[in-house]
Amino acid sequence: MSETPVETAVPAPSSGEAVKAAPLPAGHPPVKPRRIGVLLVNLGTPDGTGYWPMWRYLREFLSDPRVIELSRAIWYPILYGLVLTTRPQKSGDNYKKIWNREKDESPLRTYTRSQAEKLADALADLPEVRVEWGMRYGNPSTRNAVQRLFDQGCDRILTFPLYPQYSATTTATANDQLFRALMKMRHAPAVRSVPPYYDEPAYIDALARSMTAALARLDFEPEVVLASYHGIPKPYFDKGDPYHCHCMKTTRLLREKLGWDEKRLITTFQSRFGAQEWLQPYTDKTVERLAGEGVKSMAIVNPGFSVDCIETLDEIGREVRDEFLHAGGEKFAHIPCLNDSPEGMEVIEAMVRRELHGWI
Ligand SMILES: C=CC1=C(C)c2cc3[nH]c(cc4nc(cc5[nH]c(cc1n2)c(C)c5CCC(=O)O)C(CCC(=O)O)=C4C)c(C)c3C=C
Ligand SMILES: [Fe+2]
Ligand SMILES: [Fe+2]
Repeated sequence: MSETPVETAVPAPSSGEAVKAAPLPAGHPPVKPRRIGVLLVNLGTPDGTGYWPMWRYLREFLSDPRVIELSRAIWYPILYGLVLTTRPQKSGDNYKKIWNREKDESPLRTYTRSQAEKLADALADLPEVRVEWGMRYGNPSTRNAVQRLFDQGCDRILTFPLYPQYSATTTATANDQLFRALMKMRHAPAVRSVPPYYDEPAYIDALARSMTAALARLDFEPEVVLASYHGIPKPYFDKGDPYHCHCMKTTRLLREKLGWDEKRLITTFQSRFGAQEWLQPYTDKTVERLAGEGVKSMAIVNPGFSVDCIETLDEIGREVRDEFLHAGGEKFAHIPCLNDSPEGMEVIEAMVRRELHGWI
């Protein structure tokens, strides 16, 4: 077998040479142009609000040993016997309240798609780059997204788990899933992963600008703002997950940027699941306590969520709002996530361009 003339057939994009393919030997498998894929990865979301789409989504999510660390012998009877018999209905009813009816999908999917489309536009000056998006759980799957990039000739993939703060329950499992997809491929692309960006000046700056603009649109000035992050079980933190530290640092930097003190911007943790202790202070308990202490106006921002989703729109925007108002609060606002806003896209683009160094 003669040597495969790949380097003459397809010059590396970084070489600056004009792409002029030399003829391949007869019978040689096709050689694609060498491109670079950028893959935006988010958590995932159900395909519908009915019982079975919710069941499939929750089963995949809650079967992940990165998310639930209990032994399978203990967890599976609880998952199949209890959680998956009740939660699909209850969560499905909540998803109905925030569903994007126009597109018949959840906001998380709408925003993630839009982020990918806007990023592709922003990177139009890099013709060798292709952008795709995928989910850790559900659709579009990470595997399909990787395949789409490969089919376009990407032999290098920059994957971007869209979580500012690292957690094994989110970032690590997104990367696991990417490598699971590569395990099935003969010609597996080289991979880089965008690191957590909880203290990146571009991210802190974008959050501060987006918060300032959202607060300026309100007809009141909140006495307190909560920076509410998704929680994780406390034992995960005790065993070394750095998520809590990342969240605390994001809030501190945000406070410094805004020039606020510790009473004005408070870190809390939301979205508990199951009976064990999660990271504290809890968002709901803090809201009740503050209302009990006489706080009448409050806003909540969710710096740990790159896009609005069930946990921000329904849990904060409806449940926690109601709790605050019932406990004596009078004015409440939920500050939108960065989403596909110009500020949000600046962060994504800045991180991607930085991490592409050396490839372009
Ligand atoms: C033990 C269970 C869970 C852990 C640990 C967990 C960590 C975690 N999750 C996010 C971000 C999101 N979670 C979302 C939904 C969601 N999360 C859990 C459970 C755990 N999350 C469940 C069961 C659900 C589904 C909704 C429900 O039934 O209540 C979402 C929203 C998805 C959407 O479709 O809108 C996001 C985003 C982070 C950042 C995190 C740890 C840091
Ligand atoms: Fe979650
Ligand atoms: Fe810490």
